[in-house]
Amino acid sequence: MGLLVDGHWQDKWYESSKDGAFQREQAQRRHWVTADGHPGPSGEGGFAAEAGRYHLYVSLACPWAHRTLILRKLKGLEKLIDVSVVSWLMLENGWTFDKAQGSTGDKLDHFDFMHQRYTADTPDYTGRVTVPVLWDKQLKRIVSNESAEIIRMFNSAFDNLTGNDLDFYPAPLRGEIDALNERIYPAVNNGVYRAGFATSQQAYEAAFDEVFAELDHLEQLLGANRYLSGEFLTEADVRLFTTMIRFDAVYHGHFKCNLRRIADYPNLSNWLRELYQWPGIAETVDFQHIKHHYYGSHKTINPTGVVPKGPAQDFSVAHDRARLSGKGVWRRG
Ligand SMILES: N[C@@H](CCC(=O)N[C@@H](CS)C(=O)NCC(=O)O)C(=O)O
Repeated sequence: MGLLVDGHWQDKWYESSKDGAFQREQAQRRHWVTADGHPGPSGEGGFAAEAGRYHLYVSLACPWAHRTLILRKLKGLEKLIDVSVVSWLMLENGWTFDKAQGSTGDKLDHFDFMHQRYTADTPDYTGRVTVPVLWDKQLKRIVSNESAEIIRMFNSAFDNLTGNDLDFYPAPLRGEIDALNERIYPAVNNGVYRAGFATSQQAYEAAFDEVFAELDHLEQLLGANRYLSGEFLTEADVRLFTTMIRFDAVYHGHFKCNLRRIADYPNLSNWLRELYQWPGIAETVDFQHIKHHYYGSHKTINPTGVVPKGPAQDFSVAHDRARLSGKGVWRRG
């Protein structure tokens, strides 16, 4: 675990604030792939959607990278955008391409370490070396290292090439989706990390309370709505899914979010199974990577690196969500 300073790797654990709270660094590369290369909402233009031009770097353990893998799958982008997977262990060298620990290797340049991808973009890069990363093979630049934006690019930029008209961020539902994301990201997606990486009792308890207050709210919402925003499955569901699927196996124990398991919430657990069983999604879930990454990489939390064998979980059991009216994914046009 470490970061780049002026292009040099330094092995360093996260610095928490004075009150022991974990703070996540803002992603620094924020360009957008668009259908014709015009600039997106941030960054520069020049990144036009083309088959084979972009490469995605992910960890199968990481909930943020997982979002991008799900959108890549559901939007039919697998043939257009290839993927390199990092090793599940993230220790003194940060993310690596160690094939003995589950990595595919760096398919483009055979780098050993993910930080080499960042210095290939910017030789004097300063900051954390995170996944996911969308890399442009043509310009040899990082397009984006912000998953929330990569999934929006995948949702629309390549549609002319794929003919895929599924829309996970439909215009009429955007207000609703944005409001859901604004609640769920701090309290749940990042909330479990704030609980797990807190270095004071007070910071931990504050994060813990927020996690479970929001889960109670979501449990209630999913009692009335088939999906988070109503009848359509959207990016809000995908973003929550990657945290929920890790919760009982990792966040409950390793991050001390143990008031309840997701299995104890009837609506959330049935919703989770419906998403897991959605065609294409189960193939993006890898518990070997998930469990070995968290329990093996965070030596300040689990110094022995011993990985628990449980819990027993079966996400293929039938769900009850058909009792609520649902229309699947919105289609454009
Ligand atoms: N804002 C980023 C956050 C990505 C992120 O924090 N990824 C974690 C893995 S789950 C990471 O690479 N951490 C390495 C580090 O912080 O040094 C996104 O959503 O894409």
